[in-house]
Amino acid sequence: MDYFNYRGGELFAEEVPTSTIAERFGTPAYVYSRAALEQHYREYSEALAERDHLICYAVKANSNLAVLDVLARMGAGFDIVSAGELERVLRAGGDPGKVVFSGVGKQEWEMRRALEAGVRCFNVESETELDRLDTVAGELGVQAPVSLRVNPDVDAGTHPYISTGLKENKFGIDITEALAVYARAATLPNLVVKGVDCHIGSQLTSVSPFLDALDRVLELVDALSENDIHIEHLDMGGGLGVTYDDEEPPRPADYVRALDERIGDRKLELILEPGRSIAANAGIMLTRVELLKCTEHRNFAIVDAAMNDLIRPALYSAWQAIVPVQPHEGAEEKVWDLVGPVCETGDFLGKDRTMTLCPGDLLAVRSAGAYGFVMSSNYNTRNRPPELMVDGEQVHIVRRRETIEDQLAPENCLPE
Ligand SMILES: Cc1ncc(COP(=O)(O)O)c(C=O)c1O
Ligand SMILES: N[C@@H](CCCC[NH3+])C(=O)O
Repeated sequence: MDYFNYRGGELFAEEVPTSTIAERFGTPAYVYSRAALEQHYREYSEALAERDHLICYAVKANSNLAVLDVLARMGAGFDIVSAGELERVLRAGGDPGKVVFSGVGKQEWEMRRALEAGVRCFNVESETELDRLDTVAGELGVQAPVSLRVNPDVDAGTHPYISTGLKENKFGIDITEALAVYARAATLPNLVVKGVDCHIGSQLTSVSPFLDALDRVLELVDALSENDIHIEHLDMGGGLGVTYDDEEPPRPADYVRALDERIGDRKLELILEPGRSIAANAGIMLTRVELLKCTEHRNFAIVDAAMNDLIRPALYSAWQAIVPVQPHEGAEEKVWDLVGPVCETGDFLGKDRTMTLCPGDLLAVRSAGAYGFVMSSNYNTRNRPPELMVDGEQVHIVRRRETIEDQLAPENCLPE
């Protein structure tokens, strides 16, 4: 179900016309739908209802406090990659006992903070990290719960920058070495082995790479059990893709069913870390056409959002749908490059888009709820856009538009 729908010739966010949102709050602006977030989370929780499970939403996809709050209220756990993300989860009322801590470069102070908060598990990505965690836990006089993130050497069939499960990627412990590393982990006094973890990449549109990875991980789980190392949970990471264009990724229900069949009657709690599949299609970014510039070679529509607001097109040549908020019926179409005001040739939101455009038109970039605002920056000293949450007929500011005063705050400025 799509919570951003056309009604009476205009794009709505739930019950609110998006032109009203743009007039009230200005552009560019991120707009999230609470109902969509809830629906996407529910698809996972219903699919997993029959088995012992924990859904740890990947905070990196969209770490807005209001988004975390919606998911925490539904019982979600969280996958974090920094102490900063942990603080966000705690501020939003998330349960630290449902937090898993991923990432290749956890610093000692971050480990300490996570141990003090009582996170559910550390997903450890190297032997050196294992030693570091053992030392930090020992200093605090506690035992750290750990999973090893294994790298199963599986091709996720996604963009090379967002593939993580190949031997040449920096992530995880080579699965062929995992047995030995688990044996060592079991001897370290301040660690308790709890689980096994893997995450092979993002925006996967088929289940087969997940199943290839799972087969290899289950082989490891069985071998560990023969060696008297008993694994309580299996964390398959995130990665389920979404429809940006014409992709048809599996629904959570189909994905979970396929995993379930392979896991069989092994007594394992299943942890998943979905990010994009919960947040991407729960958000849009509104932008307004500033100027049209037609040359002999290209037609440029210069809009008020840029690569600093949404970097996915520039960074990965990612394609996101860009639609008019109030389409001009029957008017002449042209092929446009939709570009921002930043001084980079790579500053575009979309290329070769056939549409009718006039100066002042409002546009919506779809599927912008994940890896959108979180990857924004102040490049070209642009102020970051606001984030708004629609809830039925209400629109809440869940992060205000940045101002130049924020950027020029005294502590950011001149030396004494
Ligand atoms: C360890 C880990 N878990 C979960 C995710 C979330 O992935 P996605 O947003 O594709 O579901 C990521 C990002 O790829 C990740 O690195
Ligand atoms: N930032 C990426 C996804 C990275 C996933 C995190 N490991 C994107 O926008 O598609």
